[in-house]
Amino acid sequence: MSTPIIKIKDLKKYYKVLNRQEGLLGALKDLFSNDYRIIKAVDGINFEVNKGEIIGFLGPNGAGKSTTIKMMTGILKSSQGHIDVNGFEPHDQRQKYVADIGTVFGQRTQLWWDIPVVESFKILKEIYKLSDEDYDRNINFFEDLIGIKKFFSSTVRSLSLGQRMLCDIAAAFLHNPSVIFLDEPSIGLDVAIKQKIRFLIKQLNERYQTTVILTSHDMGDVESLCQRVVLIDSGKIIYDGQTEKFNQIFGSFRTLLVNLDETVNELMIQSIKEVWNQYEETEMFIDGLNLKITFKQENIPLIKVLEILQNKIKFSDFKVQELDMETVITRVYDGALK
Ligand SMILES: Nc1ncnc2c1ncn2[C@@H]1O[C@H](COP(=O)(O)OP(=O)(O)OP(=O)(O)O)[C@@H](O)[C@H]1O
Repeated sequence: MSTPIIKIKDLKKYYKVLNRQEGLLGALKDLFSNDYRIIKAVDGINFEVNKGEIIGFLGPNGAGKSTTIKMMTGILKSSQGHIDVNGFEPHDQRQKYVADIGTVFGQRTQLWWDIPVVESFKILKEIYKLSDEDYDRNINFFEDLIGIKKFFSSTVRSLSLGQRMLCDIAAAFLHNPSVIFLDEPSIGLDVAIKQKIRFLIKQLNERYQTTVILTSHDMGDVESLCQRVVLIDSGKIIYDGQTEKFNQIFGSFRTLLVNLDETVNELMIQSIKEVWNQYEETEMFIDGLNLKITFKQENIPLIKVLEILQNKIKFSDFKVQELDMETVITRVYDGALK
């Protein structure tokens, strides 16, 4: 039986926030105000993660993901509850703890902006007191996987977002940490580089048995990397289970966003809705020239959706997306994963 490397019990983070008043006079009154409200950013969550597991930590904006990750990485102190990561209490033992974890935050780099990539790696080698053998072995492995050495002489500033992300991920694994926190690693990247990033994470996880906590709004990341999904909303866990089950329910949903050429009258909207009503789990929203259709590909393929629309209304542009997190959450509350 595998032993948990991360144990989280009844974890809470409440923020006390001043109810601010408007205007200059309001700002002055705020100085003497006692009018506070409590925001329950994380509200009593429990979960365990086994060594080598990759879990997808998901939720809509404001759900409490970042706050949880900040507590797990020791940046924030919890209001209540316990966190144990590989025997460390992250906040109280932060100095020792940071040597045992790696972090990658999609929007920021942990590498030095103005110096060649190789120099950043050498600085990290010194910080983590890596032996020459361990350093060379890891660099050679990164070279085999993604050809990292071709980036070595460039400054981080001059790399593309995708190249920088590959270097950041490799850097996070350089000191063989027990746990890696990856926050939106593929945000803003194109499909080809996303696939490269997923490949790199998977290979590193397999080689080092590193436990990975991944937050992402991209279901493709989750599908290709995570065996397990933890879904959080309003500070509470609302699903903790296999990605496979999650995918069976949500994986084949798509959202079609259409820009209409002209407004559609009520009669026509009703007539399109009647067509959709013949297919299960299909929904349509219309707002001026924007039409949004959510459908399940098993019930009705995209080509059929477009064909129906083309026969009814005029449009020149459309975009297909995976199901957005807000819709996933609504459906979970409606019992989709029961
Ligand atoms: N320092 C803070 N002070 C007050 N409220 C905060 C603070 N940080 C976060 N919050 C609130 O806590 C809640 C959870 O925020 P959090 O950033 O953890 O969500 P998230 O799931 O990471 O969202 P996103 O995907 O948008 O980053 C939100 O309501 C947010 O406004």
